[in-house]
Amino acid sequence: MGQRYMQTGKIMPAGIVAGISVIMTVFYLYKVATGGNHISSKAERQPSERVPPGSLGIPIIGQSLGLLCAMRANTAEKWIADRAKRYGPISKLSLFGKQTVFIHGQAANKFVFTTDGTKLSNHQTESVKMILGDRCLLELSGEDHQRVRKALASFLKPDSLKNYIGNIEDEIRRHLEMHWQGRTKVTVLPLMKTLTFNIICSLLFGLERGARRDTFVHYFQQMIEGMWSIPIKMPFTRFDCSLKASAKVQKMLRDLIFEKRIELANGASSHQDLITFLLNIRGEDNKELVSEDEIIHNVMLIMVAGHDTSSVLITFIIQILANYPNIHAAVLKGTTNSPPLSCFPFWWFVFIVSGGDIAEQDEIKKSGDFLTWEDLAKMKYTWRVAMETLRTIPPVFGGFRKTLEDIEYEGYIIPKGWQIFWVTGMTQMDDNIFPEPSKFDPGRFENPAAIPPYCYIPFGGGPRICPGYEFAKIETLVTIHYLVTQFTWKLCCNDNCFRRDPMPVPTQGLPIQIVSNKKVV
Ligand code: HEM
Repeated sequence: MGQRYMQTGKIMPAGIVAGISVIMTVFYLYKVATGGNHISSKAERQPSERVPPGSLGIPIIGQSLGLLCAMRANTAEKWIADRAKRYGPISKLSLFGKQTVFIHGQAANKFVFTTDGTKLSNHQTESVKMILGDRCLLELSGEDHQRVRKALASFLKPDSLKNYIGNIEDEIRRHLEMHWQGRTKVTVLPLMKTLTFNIICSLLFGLERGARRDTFVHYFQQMIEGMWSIPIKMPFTRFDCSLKASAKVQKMLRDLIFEKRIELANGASSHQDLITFLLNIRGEDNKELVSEDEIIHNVMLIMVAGHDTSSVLITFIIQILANYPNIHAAVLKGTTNSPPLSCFPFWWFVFIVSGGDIAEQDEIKKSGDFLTWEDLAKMKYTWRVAMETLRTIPPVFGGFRKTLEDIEYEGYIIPKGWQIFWVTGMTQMDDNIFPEPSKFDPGRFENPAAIPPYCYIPFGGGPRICPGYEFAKIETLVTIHYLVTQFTWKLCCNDNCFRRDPMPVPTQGLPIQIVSNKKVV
C-alpha cells in the first residue's frame, strides 16, 4: 500500500502519482472547457495595453463560479454593478472557459445588436452549443441565419398565430381545470412551466398528451439543467447528464419527423404544427429549405427559449398582482389614471367617454366564448404590467457575442475570438433612463416611444431580436386573463427573493393560496 506501479514496472510514491494525476486532470479539464482552443492566444501572449482593464482569473474557472454563485444567490445584478464600478463600462474577464469582455449601457447595447454579423457573430457558451446543436439559430450566421429565421418567423408572425389563439386557450382552460380548480394551494412556477410546455408541445410540435410527451418532458428538463454549466464532460456532472438527455430528445424528434413526413405525404395540412410547417417549405429547386438537423436543433431551441421565459414572466406577474392590490384592480377593472398628454387625442377621447375607467379583463370576456385578436388588443394595461415585470426581472439575464476580428470599442481593442457579454438589467435599472428604477410602475409604458432606443431590451434587438415576442405576448395575456377572472390569490410566504438558474426563479417556486371565483367554464 502507499505505492503505485507505473507501466514500466518501477515503483512511484503515492504522493507523486496523486500530484501527476491532479495536474493531468486540471490539464484535461482545461482542454475540455476551452474546446481545445488554448487560452494563451496571440492576444494573451502579446498583451496589448489597449485590451480592456480587468483580470482573466484562474484558468478554466475564471470568474464563472463567481457569476454563477451570484446568480443563484440573487446577487448577480450587484456582482455586475460592482464590476462596472470597479472597472468602468468595459472590462475583461473569463467566463465559461473563454476570454470575455463585459460591456453595458445604451451605447453598448446598440453596438451588440447592430454591429455587422461579419465582425460580431452570435455566440453561446460551449455548453449551450453542445446541448442544443450547431445548426440552431443561435449558432447560425449570415445567409443561413436569415434563411432559417425567416422560416421560423413566418410560423411565429401574428397573422399565423391568430389561428392558434383558440388552441392556446384550450390548453389553458384544461390546465386550470386539472391543476387549479378544487385546490386551495398551488405552487406557481412548476405549474406555469407545465402549462407553457404543454402549449409549446401541442402547437409547435403536435405532440399529444400521453406517455410520449411525458418522456419527452422528462429528458427535456434534464437537458435544460446543464445548459449554463461549466462544460466538463465527466460522468455525473450536470453537463454530462444534459448532454445525454439532449441525445435522447434528438432521437425522439427524429422519430417524430419521420412520422410527420408520412403524414404530409398522405395529405396532412402543413399548418398543423411547426415541424410539419418547416418540412413543407421548399426552396427554388423544390428541395426542403430547412434541413433535418436544422429542424431538430431549432425545435430544441424553441422549446427552451419559448417555455422557460414565458413561464417565468407569468409567475412573476402573479407575484406582482398579489403584492400590489391597486395593480391587480387595474388589470381587472381598468385604470382610472388619465392618459399622458402625449396620448392626446385618441386615448383622451376613450378615457372621457368611458367615464375615466378604461375597462380591462373583467369586461373583455363579455364579447364572446373564446378570446379574439381584438380582445387581446384591448388588454393594454395587462401588457404594460408584463413589460414592467420584464424590465425589473428580465428572464434573459444577458447573452454572448463573439468577435470575428479585432474590434475597437470605446478606445479599447477587443481581440478577435473573444466573447462579448451583454447584460439586460444594467440599462433597465439605470435611474437616468427609468427614474426610481426599483419602483414597480406600469405607467412607464403608457408611451413606449418615449423610452430611448436600446434601453429596454428584454427581447434583445436588431436582426436577432426575439422572434417569439408575439407568441409570448399572446400566451401571457390569455393566461393572466383566465387567472384574474377565475381566481383570487395571496402569497403563502412574503419572501420576494429569487435566484437565477439561469432564469430567475422565486426561491420556493411561489406557493400561493387560491380561491376560485368561477361558476362554469
Ligand atoms: C417572455 C418571453 C421571452 C423573452 C423575455 C425572450 C427573450 C429573448 C432574448 C433576450 C433573445 C436574445 C436576442 C439576442 O441574442 O440578441 C431571444 C432570442 C430568441 N428567442 Fe426569445 N424570448 C421570449 C420568448 C420566446 C418565445 C415564446 C419563443 C418561441 C416561440 C422565443 C424564441 C426565440 C428564438 C428562436 C431566439 C433566437 C433568435 C435569433 O438568434 O435569431 N422566445 N429571446
